[in-house]
Amino acid sequence: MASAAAAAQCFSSYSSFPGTWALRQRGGARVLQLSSRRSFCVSAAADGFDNQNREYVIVGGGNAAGYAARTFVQHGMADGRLCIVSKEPVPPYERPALTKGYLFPPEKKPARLPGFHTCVGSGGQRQTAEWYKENGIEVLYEDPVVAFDGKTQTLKTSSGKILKYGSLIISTGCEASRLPEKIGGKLPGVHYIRDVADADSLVSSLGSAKKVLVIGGGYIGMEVAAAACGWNLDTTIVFPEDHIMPRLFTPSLAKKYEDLYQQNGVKFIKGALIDKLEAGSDGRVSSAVLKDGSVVEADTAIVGIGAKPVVGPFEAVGVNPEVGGIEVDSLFRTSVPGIFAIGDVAAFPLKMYNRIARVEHVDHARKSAHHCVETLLTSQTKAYDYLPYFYSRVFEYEGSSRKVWWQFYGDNVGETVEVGNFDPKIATFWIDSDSRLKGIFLESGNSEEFSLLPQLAKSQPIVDKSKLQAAASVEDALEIARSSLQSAPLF
Ligand SMILES: Cc1cc2nc3c(=O)[nH]c(=O)nc-3n(C[C@H](O)[C@H](O)[C@H](O)COP(=O)(O)OP(=O)(O)OC[C@H]3O[C@@H](n4cnc5c(N)ncnc54)[C@H](O)[C@@H]3O)c2cc1C
Ligand SMILES: NC(=O)c1ccc[n+]([C@@H]2O[C@H](COP(=O)([O-])OP(=O)(O)OC[C@H]3O[C@@H](n4cnc5c(N)ncnc54)[C@H](O)[C@@H]3O)[C@@H](O)[C@H]2O)c1
Ligand SMILES: O=C1O[C@H]([C@@H](O)CO)C(O)=C1O
Repeated sequence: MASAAAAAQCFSSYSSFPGTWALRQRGGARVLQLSSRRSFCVSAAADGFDNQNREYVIVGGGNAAGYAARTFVQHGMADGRLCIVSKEPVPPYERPALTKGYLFPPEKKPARLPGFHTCVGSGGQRQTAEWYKENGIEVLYEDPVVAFDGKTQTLKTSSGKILKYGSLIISTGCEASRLPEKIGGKLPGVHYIRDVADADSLVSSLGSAKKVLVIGGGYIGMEVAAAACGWNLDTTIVFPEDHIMPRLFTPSLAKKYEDLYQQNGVKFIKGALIDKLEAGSDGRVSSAVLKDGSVVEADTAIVGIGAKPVVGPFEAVGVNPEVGGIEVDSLFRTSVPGIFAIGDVAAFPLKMYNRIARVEHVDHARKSAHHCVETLLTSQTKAYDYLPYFYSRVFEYEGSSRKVWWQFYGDNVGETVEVGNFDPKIATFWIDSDSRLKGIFLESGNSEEFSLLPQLAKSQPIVDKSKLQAAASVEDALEIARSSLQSAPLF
């Protein structure tokens, strides 16, 4: 059904926020009271719907927006009511693919859109541009929101559109941290990777690259360095810490992966910072000078030095001073009634660890989107109770000598016990001072083994550390952990 027509027809009583309700009406200019503090102005045009008024507006057309749209559709509340304002030229897609299948070399069947629109990453329907049209969802492409006025409940887009919203969901995600322009951070051949345009630009550089420098030893660094091996490129990775993935991996776990990368020809420069990136005579990056004065030649550089939440232009809604991002409660409500935030940008109560967190991973983007829209559209008041889940997969391309894939659930706090030799399995258990299992990492598990991980991390059973240390194999260690699940009272 077309958006405007649907909006003209479907007005009826509904509840859109716990404890509030509104009378929705046909035609004529109306102000609808959604709660004592929140109103939604409908100044209807001749067809009964003024296109300047949107009932639900999602700002940001990324991973979380795609999953939020699905929940609106599931509740029959999308048609003619939902608008997504996107900076990108395509509908929401599964962003993780950009440093995985997207970077396969041309002969190894790289992933391309429309193949990985949400929600295929979790086994759901592929929501193409047609899907949004068929479901009456208005999507404004390449028109980012540049200004926000909470008093008048309006947004201004870069093309000058003024959009009035009833309820607003902020899902602006993160942006890549950049090296300053004055040290060469914007030179041709220097890449950042956050969206499809970035990935296309990188692919075109990889096509003619010889020497690749990967800056940063986190998720992007590890995934892109592995991808560069698939293109048979001379690859060096440089980062300030003494091992890769410092936010999650133990030094010993990191060493296993570093050895594998080295077997694939990747060179590591640890404990080093970039002083500047220099251009050759063609203006393109040609080398990096490190702080110790040494020089690394490179015709292509990929910078993965972290991400920052995109809070502008919504700072007034309330930014968390510790973790950044828009602060929300356990129902994704900001301090402003009718305004919500989800995904990477949301600073939310991580209930099980009793702290405010931002989680920059896709599982949370998906789940927070669903939880928020359920809150908005139904009388749900159940607090979001998230169990952190991170994963990666590298060397997946056809012909790779060794694929790796790992999952981590929980919190990486306390002492660790590592079991296995990475042949191919390895597991790390994080155990706190009360002997509770807090976090668990597994490489190359099968589906049954991986499905045990969230049960363990959620229940946090008391485990016998010495038994785990003595385990003869990863399988045995998982069995020991599984048996502790049965003997220990669940949280
Ligand atoms: C290359 C890459 C690989 C990743 N791989 C993994 C992985 O393997 N596993 C994992 O768990 N997580 C991974 N992640 C993280 C995961 O993709 C994010 O957690 C997830 O995309 C967050 O969803 P989001 O909707 O909050 O933000 P995003 O998906 O980033 O979407 C935000 C959207 O908002 C848009 N936007 C920003 N400002 C405005 C504005 N003012 N107006 C309109 N639109 C705006 C942006 O352009 C973007 O389209 C990866 C991230 C990247 C960048
Ligand atoms: N599998 C996944 O979950 C996955 C994959 C790719 C990207 N992502 C997401 O994308 C975002 C960006 O990833 P990322 O890898 O850039 O961030 P990250 O935080 O994982 O890693 C950043 C790394 O940059 C390095 N670093 C920091 N400052 C530096 C500097 N000045 N010079 C050189 N190196 C420096 C450090 O080695 C650090 O580990 C994150 O939100 C991440 O969660 C997730
Ligand atoms: O969650 C994910 O979604 C994409 C891809 O599976 C979509 O096809 C990807 O690479 C992930 O890790």
